[in-house]
Amino acid sequence: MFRIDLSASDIAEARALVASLAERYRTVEDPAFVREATIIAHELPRALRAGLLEFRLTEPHPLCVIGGYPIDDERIGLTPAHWKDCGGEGRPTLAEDLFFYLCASLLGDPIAWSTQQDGRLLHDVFPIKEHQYEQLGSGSEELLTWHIEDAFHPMRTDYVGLMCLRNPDGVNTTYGSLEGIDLPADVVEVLRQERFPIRPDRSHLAENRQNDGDEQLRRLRDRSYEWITGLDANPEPIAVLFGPQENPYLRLDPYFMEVPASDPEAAAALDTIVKAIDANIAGYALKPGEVLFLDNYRGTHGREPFTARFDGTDRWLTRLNIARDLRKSRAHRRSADDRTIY
Ligand SMILES: NC(=[NH2+])NCCC[C@H](N)C(=O)O
Ligand SMILES: O=C(O)CCC(=O)C(=O)O
Ligand SMILES: [Fe+2]
Repeated sequence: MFRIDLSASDIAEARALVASLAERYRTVEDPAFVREATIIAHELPRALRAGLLEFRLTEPHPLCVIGGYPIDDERIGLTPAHWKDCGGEGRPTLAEDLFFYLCASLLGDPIAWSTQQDGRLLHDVFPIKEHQYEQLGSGSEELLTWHIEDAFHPMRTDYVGLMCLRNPDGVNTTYGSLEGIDLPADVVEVLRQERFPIRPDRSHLAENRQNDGDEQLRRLRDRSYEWITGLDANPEPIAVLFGPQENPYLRLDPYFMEVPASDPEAAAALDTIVKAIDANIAGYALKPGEVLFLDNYRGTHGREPFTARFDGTDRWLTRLNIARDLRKSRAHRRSADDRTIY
């Protein structure tokens, strides 16, 4: 993987920046911070900025890990029980949230989904008791099968950012890609065609809907949920591979894909790529303070199963979705600078 390890002076610089910001902003969701973040991010240490620039421009690997940011395990408090209890102002993780958001701002602009975690930009990923056996980031007992994040969605993120706040049992995030794999040309040809119906994953379905806020918001969300429910009933066929001839980009979440029996050629091609990626799966256990950026065009990811305790000591990550070009989703956002996709 591509690593950026912060030096002692980088860490001191980053912490001083974050400390001064924590006096001005109470949450990374503050529209003033969201607006300024791109500028403020240029006050991060130069080596960090240079590393992220290289990762973004040269696509050296599907994963980039930034190591060295310190976390005071006591100060961040207990791992919450549900994301609905811990968003917005008053988070004990404000410093970590700010650092993470600034790093993300060097890759693009964070986006929010109206259909996920109450439309927040910063998501929490920890085990939730009712989701123990679900194919959700908040699951635990089941292997979270590898996927391209929000693969079903035409406006899916360019990068998934994960910041580790705690991971006491060293649970692995899994990752896979086509690196070093030579798929037969006829298989690639089929995978580049829109023959692979995909359903939305459960994290976007109305069953996980929470607060609605105002009336306009409610209507817009209704529209999003309607579209997603429709897609769940009537999945749209997508192409699994796209972009460059060599090293093509990926779009798949096999758990939510089923090729109709009427297209055995497509079924066989999907099977071939799934087996190839399966054979190439690796794992990495994030350490507290590490930030992971996954190139959501280049690599798939998932999570190994684990047994949660639900006593405030469980694994806790935060998550950001980052777009390189906000305009791709402009028709689904309320204004040019609004970050929420409906
Ligand atoms: N193969 C899968 N399990 N896909 C769904 C991934 C989980 C989803 N992104 C979430 O936020 O919870
Ligand atoms: O928990 C992890 O390491 C990955 C979680 C994930 O893939 C997700 O939340 O979409
Ligand atoms: Fe994911």
